[in-house]
Amino acid sequence: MSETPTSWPTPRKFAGAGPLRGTIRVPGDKSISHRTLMLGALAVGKTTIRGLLEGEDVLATAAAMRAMGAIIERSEDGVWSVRGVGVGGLLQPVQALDMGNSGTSTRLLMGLIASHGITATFIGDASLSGRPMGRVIEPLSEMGAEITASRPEIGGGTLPLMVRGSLPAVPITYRLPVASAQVKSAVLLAGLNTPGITTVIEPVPTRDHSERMLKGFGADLSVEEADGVRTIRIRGEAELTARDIEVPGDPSSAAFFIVAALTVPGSDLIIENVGLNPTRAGIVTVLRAMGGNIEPLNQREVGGEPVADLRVRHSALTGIEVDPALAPSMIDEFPVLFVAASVASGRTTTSGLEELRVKESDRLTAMATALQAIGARVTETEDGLLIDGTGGELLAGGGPITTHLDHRIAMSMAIAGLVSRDGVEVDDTRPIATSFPTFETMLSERAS
Ligand SMILES: O=C(O)C1=C[C@@H](OP(=O)(O)O)[C@@H](O)[C@H](O)C1
Ligand SMILES: C=C(OP(=O)(O)O)C(=O)O
Repeated sequence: MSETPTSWPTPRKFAGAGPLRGTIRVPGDKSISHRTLMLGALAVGKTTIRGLLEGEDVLATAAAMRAMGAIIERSEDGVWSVRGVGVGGLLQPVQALDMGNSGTSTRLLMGLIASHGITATFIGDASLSGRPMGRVIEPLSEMGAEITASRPEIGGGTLPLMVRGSLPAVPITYRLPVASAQVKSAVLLAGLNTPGITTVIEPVPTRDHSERMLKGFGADLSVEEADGVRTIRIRGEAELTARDIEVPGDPSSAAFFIVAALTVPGSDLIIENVGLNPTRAGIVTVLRAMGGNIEPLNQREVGGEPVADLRVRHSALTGIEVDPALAPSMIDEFPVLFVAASVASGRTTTSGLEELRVKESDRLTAMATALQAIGARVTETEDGLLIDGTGGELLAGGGPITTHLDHRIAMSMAIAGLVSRDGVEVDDTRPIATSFPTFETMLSERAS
C-alpha cells in the first residue's frame, strides 16, 4: 500500500446486517496472479490473463515487470496481456522498485533478478520494511547474487535492499529451513536463468503454484516425493512460451465469506469459482472438522488448478485442536479462523504458527489483542492462540481495532463485526485493497 500525503487512514465500523445469501464470486488468486505476470514477462510471445487480481500487491508486480522491459496492458473488458522479454532478457530498472505491502512480489522478484545481469533496489511500506529478507538473501547469495540489505539484525536484513544479479549464477541444492512458498519460488525463479539444474528440497509441502505454472509455461521442472519430502529440480537457461491463462478465485479471499456465512444465522451462500488446490485448502478441512457445512459443487479445473463452487450454510461450530501440519495449507487464513473459533462452542487450540509473526503484522499478537478488545476469550502462546468460544452467542464488539497495515487483520475483524452486538470499528480499511479491493462492496451487498 503506498502512503502518500493525500492518503489518510479510513476507519469504518462493521456491524451485523442479517444473513449472507445469494451467489458471489471472489477476485482472482493473488499468488497465481503474481506468477502469471512474472512468467508472462519472461516468456516469448503474448500471454493473456483472464481473472487477474487487480489488487495493489499484484499491481506492484505488474509495475516492476514493466520497469524491467515487459509490455503489460489491460483491455477494457479486464483481460490483461503481457509481452515478455524472454528468460535472460530483463532490463535494468531505472528507479527503485516499490513493492508497497507485498512480500510475495519482493521475494519472488529478488529471485528473478538474482540470475540476471542487472541491479535493482527494492523499497516498500512500513509493514514490508519490517519483514525478514534473510530467508531469500541466503540462498540467492549462494547462487552468486550480491545483496545489500538494511538492518541485518532483523531476520537477516530488511528493505530497502539492493540486489546485484550474477550472470551466470551458480546452480545450488537448497533445503528450505522454513516452510515458505516464497523462498522456494525465489530459488526456482533464479534457477530459470542459471546454467544447469537448481534443486529445492522441501521437507514440508507449501503452495505449489510456481511448480505447476513453470511447467505450464514450458520449463523443464520435475518434482519427486519420498516420505513427504519434495525434491524440485529445474533446468536453467529455459525458454518459456506465452500462454492464455484463467486465474481461479482466491481461496484466501473466499475464507472471509465462508466464515461469515458459517457464523451468521440464516446464511446460505454460494461462492463460485474457488481455487481448491490441496496446498491451499486447509481452511475448508478445519472448518468442516469444526462442524461447518461447506459443500463443493461443480468441481472442475481452471488454469491447471482444481476449482469448485462452495455452498456454505450457517452451522453450529465446535472448537477443535488444529493439526499444526495443516498450517502451510492455510497460513493466511488463521486470522479469520480465529474469528470463527471465537463464536464456536468449546476451545480451539492452534500451535506451530511462528510464521504468523512475520507476515504483514505479527498476526498472533494482532489478532489476540483485537479479539480480546471485542470480548473474545483468547490466550496467546509462543506459537499459537487458545480460544474459548461463545457457543454461538454474539461477541460484545468495540474498537477501534489497530490493523497494522495488514489487510487480513482488517477483513477478519470486519467479519467479527457481523457476529458482534455493538459492531467492530477497524482503524483503517485502506490495506484491504492490497488483496481484495471489492471486499467491502461485496460484504454490504450480501449481508443485508
Ligand atoms: O508464495 C506465495 O504466493 C505466498 C506464500 C505465503 O508466504 P510464505 O512463503 O512467507 O509462507 C503466503 O503467506 C503469501 O500470502 C503468499
Ligand atoms: C502474507 C501475505 O502476503 P505477502 O507475503 O505477499 O505480503 C498475505 O496475503 O496474507
